[in-house]
Amino acid sequence: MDKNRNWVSIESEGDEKYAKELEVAVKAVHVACLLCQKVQQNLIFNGDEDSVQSKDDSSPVTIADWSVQATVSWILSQAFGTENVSIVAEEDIESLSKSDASSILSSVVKTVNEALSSAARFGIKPPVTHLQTTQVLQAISRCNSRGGPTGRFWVLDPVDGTLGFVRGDQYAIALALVENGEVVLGVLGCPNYPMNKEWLNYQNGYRRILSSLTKPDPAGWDSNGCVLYAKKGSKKAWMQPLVNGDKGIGSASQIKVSTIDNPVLATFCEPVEKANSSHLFTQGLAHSVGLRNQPLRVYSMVKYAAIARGDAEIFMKFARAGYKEKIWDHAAGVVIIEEAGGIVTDAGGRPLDFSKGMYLYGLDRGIIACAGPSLHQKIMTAVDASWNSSCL
Ligand SMILES: Nc1ncnc2c1ncn2[C@@H]1O[C@H](COP(=O)(O)OS(=O)(=O)O)[C@@H](OP(=O)(O)O)[C@H]1O
Ligand SMILES: [Mg+2]
Ligand SMILES: [Mg+2]
Ligand SMILES: [Mg+2]
Repeated sequence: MDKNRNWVSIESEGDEKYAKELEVAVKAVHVACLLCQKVQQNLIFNGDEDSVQSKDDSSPVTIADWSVQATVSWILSQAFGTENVSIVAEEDIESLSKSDASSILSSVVKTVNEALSSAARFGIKPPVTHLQTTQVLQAISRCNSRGGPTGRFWVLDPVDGTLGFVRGDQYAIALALVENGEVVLGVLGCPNYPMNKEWLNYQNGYRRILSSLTKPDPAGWDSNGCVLYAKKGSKKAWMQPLVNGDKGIGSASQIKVSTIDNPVLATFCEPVEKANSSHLFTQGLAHSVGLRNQPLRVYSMVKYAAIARGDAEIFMKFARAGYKEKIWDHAAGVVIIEEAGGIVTDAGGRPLDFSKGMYLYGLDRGIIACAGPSLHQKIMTAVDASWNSSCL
């Protein structure tokens, strides 16, 4: 079979299961990516700092987070009927509904309407009239599912790596479908992660700092992102270019994990922020396993994308004790890596459990994703050997 294929041909593939869900999810993520690119440009080049707010846990949330959540929620509801759509997502409307948030709320409404108006190029029918504020708030707050072991629900991280987003750096849009506790579809939009990794500066952690550009160049950097997706059990994962303008969706090519299994040649990725994962602990693991390359520190689920595309071999995350990993930070990435040929487990070797609600309950110590079993086993052995003295 041809490695490169058009989007349309995916629908006519033998396995029709989840075909419509995948099609709608991929389109929704493309729309969301373009929305985010616009907001990020505005934030970085026009200094629209009011568009960033701080949540109770001091983490940032922006116009883009709320707007993507509303837009994706609206698109899914239109496609499948509101009563059939259940979504677990990161954001809520609590702070957005406060009286002092009226200006940010009106920016969200404007951003959502702009995104939906331009969605026609992906074959998504826009709303007949512009969505009103209450409709946008409803679309966001409809994403109030708590997940669980039975039935079907979508899992959405509207902007993953919001910190990277506000810094003009990497971020991702992550959408997954979970059925009876299993992730069956995953779509990952990476607006600043070019199809060709050579366009990124590895030494600088794959950073793509927009502020280092002198002016926005929609024709240039805009068109460089990618969207990855996979269907559980298909043993295939795909990547499409993110295209701006009126071109719709470009053709998809199959992606596979790296074949490197020698630690000396392998590269591991991890969160940028030490607060999100212990750099000290992974440094020790890297040393004992014999990893020599400097770690690739990159914001967001772009790390999952890097493993699935074969740009790196290992992803490790060891959060501080007591931190509960959220399902939306992992669902889409896990299925994409697995179908691209890789392995994702907790540090005890068990698959991540998406059936326990909003959190990955029962997670053993941390998350280890690898291109192949040999590296995976080596990392798990190293974790066992050093865990008791780790202070984590
Ligand atoms: N304290 C702590 N420990 C562990 N994890 C945390 C913590 N705080 C936040 N988060 C979650 O991390 C998400 C970003 O993860 P990253 O791997 O991209 O981290 S980093 O930004 O590169 O440092 C980030 O996702 P977003 O909120 O979608 O950006 C959070 O869900
Ligand atoms: Mg996240
Ligand atoms: Mg998020
Ligand atoms: Mg967040």
